[in-house]
Amino acid sequence: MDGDPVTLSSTSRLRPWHRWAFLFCLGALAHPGLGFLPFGAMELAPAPVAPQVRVGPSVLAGDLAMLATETRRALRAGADFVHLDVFDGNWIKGAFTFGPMVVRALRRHEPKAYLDVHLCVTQPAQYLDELAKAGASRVLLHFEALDRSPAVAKAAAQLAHQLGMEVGLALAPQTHLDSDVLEAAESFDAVLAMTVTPGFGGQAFMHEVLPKVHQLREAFPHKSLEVDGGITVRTAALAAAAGANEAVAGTAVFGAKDLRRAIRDLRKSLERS
Ligand SMILES: O=C(CO)[C@@H](O)[C@H](O)COP(=O)(O)O
Repeated sequence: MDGDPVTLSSTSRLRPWHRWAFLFCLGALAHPGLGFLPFGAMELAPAPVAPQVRVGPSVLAGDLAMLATETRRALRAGADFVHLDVFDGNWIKGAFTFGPMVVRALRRHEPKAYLDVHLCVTQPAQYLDELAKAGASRVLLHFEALDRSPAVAKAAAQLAHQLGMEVGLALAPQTHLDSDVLEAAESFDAVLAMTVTPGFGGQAFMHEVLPKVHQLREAFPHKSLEVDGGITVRTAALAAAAGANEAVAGTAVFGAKDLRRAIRDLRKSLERS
């Protein structure tokens, strides 16, 4: 009937070439890449990407002599990634764990795992090449070890990206969010707010870091924001309420009788907030 709204079924009443023209225009309208059409202005803006909630056990709290077994245990229990603390004995005096060779050895056991490598070392950029070859998925570099310089931090982030890794900017609890830190963070995929002084597991969560987590979330609504240190079901909820979407937990996971339940409960805490 004349004046009917045009529907797909009504194309059957069109002449064949009209029908093709109609379908072409409809397809062009739906195609986001065809900017040459006046309808380009109707393209949808990309939806904001909400940072994903993720839980990553810190193997420092597991049996380090059984690194591959502990990693597998955590992944099978539902961990989204595994957090590996690389200490060089220098940046944190006396704290020494392992380096790229061990990351490489672990990668052979876990070809698909997301390996989150936290570098508590002096001059972290010198390890990027080796860590990329070793199979690190993401490296976390301390602002305090990058001369507290946005330029040095940016160069290190660019190098990590060129080498094919994601990169996060790690901040010690005492580091305030000044304009240098905010400028540096722009170049990174993620920010790690340490909620204990880096060095060892089993420390108490530092509540005074929460305002910084909140400021970071306000400054970077779409960046991944990780917290690490003293994370429990309760502190994970506080950190998530402040804006964190990723939690690293050592004792709360490896100290639990039921790893699966521990990881599930931590994830629920992050999701609920
Ligand atoms: O890097 C560190 C400590 O330096 C952390 O990754 C800890 O290993 C976390 O352990 P818990 O505080 O969860 O026991």
